[in-house]
Amino acid sequence: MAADDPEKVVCIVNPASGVQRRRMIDRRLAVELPEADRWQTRYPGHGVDLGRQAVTDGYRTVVAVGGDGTLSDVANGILAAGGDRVRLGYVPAGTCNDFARGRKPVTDLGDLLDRSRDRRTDVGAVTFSRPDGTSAHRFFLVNCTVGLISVIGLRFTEKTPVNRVLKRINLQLAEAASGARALVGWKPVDVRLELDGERSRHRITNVAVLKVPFFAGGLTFGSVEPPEAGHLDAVQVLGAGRIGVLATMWQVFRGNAARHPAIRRQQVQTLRIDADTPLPLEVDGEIVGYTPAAFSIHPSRLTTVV
Ligand SMILES: Nc1ncnc2c1ncn2[C@@H]1O[C@H](COP(=O)(O)OP(=O)(O)OP(=O)(O)O)[C@@H](O)[C@H]1O
Repeated sequence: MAADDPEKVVCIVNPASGVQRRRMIDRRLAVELPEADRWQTRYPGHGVDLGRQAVTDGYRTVVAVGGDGTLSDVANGILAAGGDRVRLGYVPAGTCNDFARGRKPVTDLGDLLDRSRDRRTDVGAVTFSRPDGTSAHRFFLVNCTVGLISVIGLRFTEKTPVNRVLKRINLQLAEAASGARALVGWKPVDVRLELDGERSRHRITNVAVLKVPFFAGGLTFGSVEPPEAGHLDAVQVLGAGRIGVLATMWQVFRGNAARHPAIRRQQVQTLRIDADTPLPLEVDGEIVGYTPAAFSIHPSRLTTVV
């Protein structure tokens, strides 16, 4: 393809995503998107470097092939390189694929080149602490969590043989097993919150900051609607004893979390969370650092196609 070809396309494929569909995805890319160049990520976070490289090399459409973590890595690379005008395509080939839920992914990957499918997409941003105490910044497209769910996420994303087997058998079973392990020794935590500048203190089980309504492979906090344009959905799960947490988790697993008394939802443009003991922060399915964390939203910052 010529360097400034308007249809110059590259697929960035994470071979470590998902649990079983690798060869099928490779075949589909070769047959349905033969004009696209194909790059593979070689290590965690490599998608960020390749996303940046794709912008530098003049690609107009960059297709992330993998899970939410791969999409997030590639989006971060594109945005870091100032590629706001690049189209970001997504082929859901990961474990959870929550970004694509509620959107109708193309049946023929060639349709990712159809500009009538483009959608201007808000991008979340979070500033947080690295383990060494320095500050870091990341964009997100799916969600962030602080609290019990980030601890469960830590367990769920561990690439252990038991996790792999459980995920192959049933995603919900794997989540339930990770939840049970995380719950052992869990206590509610006191946090300081700032929602659109308004400060409050709460004892919480979890705080989620959602760009899409789904997490952990299609679970919801009772709504399948995304936040309004230019907003984030801040969902607090208030603190409770282990039995109370189990009861809430059970309702979430069953899809019955709407109007649950322990769940509070508010649409915000900014949110800050801090705790005396730093809590792990999960961003788009990966643990990236710790609180304090400050979230904001960049309206219509990217064009995505699914
Ligand atoms: N070659 C690689 N080997 C190991 N890890 C990789 C490699 N390339 C990328 N990664 C990392 O793998 C992580 C998980 O990828 P991804 O999220 O796409 O898959 P998943 O966890 O199966 O899907 P989902 O996030 O939808 O559950 C990402 O954080 C990414 O940085």
